[in-house]
Amino acid sequence: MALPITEIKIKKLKMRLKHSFSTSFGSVKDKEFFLIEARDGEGNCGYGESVAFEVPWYTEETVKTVFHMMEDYLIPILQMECLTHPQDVSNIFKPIKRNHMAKAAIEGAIWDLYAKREGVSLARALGGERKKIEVGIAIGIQPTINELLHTIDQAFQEGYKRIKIKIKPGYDIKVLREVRWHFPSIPLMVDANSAYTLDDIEHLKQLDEFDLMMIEQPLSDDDIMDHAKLQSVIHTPVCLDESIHSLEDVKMAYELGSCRIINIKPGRVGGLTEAKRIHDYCKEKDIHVWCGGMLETGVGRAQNIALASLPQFTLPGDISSSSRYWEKDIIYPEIVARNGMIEVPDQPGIGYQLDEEKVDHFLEWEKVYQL
Ligand SMILES: O=C(O)CCC(=O)C1=CC=C[C@@H](O)C1C(=O)O
Ligand SMILES: [Mg+2]
Repeated sequence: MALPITEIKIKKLKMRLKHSFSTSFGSVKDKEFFLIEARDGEGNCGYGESVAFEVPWYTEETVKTVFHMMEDYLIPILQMECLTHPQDVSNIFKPIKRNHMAKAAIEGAIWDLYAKREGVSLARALGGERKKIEVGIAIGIQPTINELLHTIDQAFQEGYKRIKIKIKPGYDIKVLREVRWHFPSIPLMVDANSAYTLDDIEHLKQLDEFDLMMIEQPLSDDDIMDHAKLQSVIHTPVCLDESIHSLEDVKMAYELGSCRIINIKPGRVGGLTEAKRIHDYCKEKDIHVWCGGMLETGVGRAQNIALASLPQFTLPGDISSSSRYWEKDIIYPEIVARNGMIEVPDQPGIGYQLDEEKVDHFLEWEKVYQL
């Protein structure tokens, strides 16, 4: 059966985070992104969200490159091709190299449209099984240890299932010692966003004393080899984030023993179809996976919730409540984590409605493309 898309609309939004989010490579205060609408001419509309930041410090993509790719290459491909299933999207976009966040933004809207047309939840369309997912919280680098301890305490009181803190050289062992002294048994992990090199091996071995669930992306974003060397000498499981752009990267990491855990972000791997392929491979190889976050609004988060309902997402994802980052989210109902769990909606598609008033409030401009 055909999947007729008659129109793609790109809406450029800018929203201020409640608090700026700091990592080893910089801070984000305002989130600029594209909300993508895919329509079928029968009254159905699917929504997607782009996750690239303004500056290319997480991957090479930026807000501007995402728009350039969507307008100049990806939408023209959609105008020429007929789809039968959202899984076709990654194939027809293949001639365009990388630019995964641009592809994922459009593909996400098409997956949502497809699920709505089928009258099933996005989770179900993807093969999800869970009714509720476990979620954790990511805490950026804080100005003082006391602020970090306070934020952890608050997150723990709110019931989040695990705490992730960002580390970098000079903000690691001492900080972890304090955290473990105050919270000896919380499920804890760290994310280095590539802040270390193999020269730090002896230093990183000290992480083993803190009983961490994992260390995320300790070494270079374009490395898979050195992570294998590191994983062979530390007990703490290594999790790869920035190094993984495709199923092929995961296969290499598995063969080399570069990590024991994979963080799957649809935006980083080119969309939900590739995310699902990675999930399926990890299930077969018994590699634990979890769903990362990119400071998304409710649309991106709703897609992440659907993805995280797949069976191999055995670890809590970075999918906190809407209120964690936003005064007011652009969806309703807002996403709420209760006791560290989020319910997976069973309404068609992403299962949340767009709050058009909020969207208009944050809208900078919009552009429509007929297909
Ligand atoms: O969206 C969330 O809650 C997770 C935030 C988070 O940890 C990250 C967001 C954006 C870029 C990175 O710093 C990052 C990560 O590396 O996982
Ligand atoms: Mg990360």
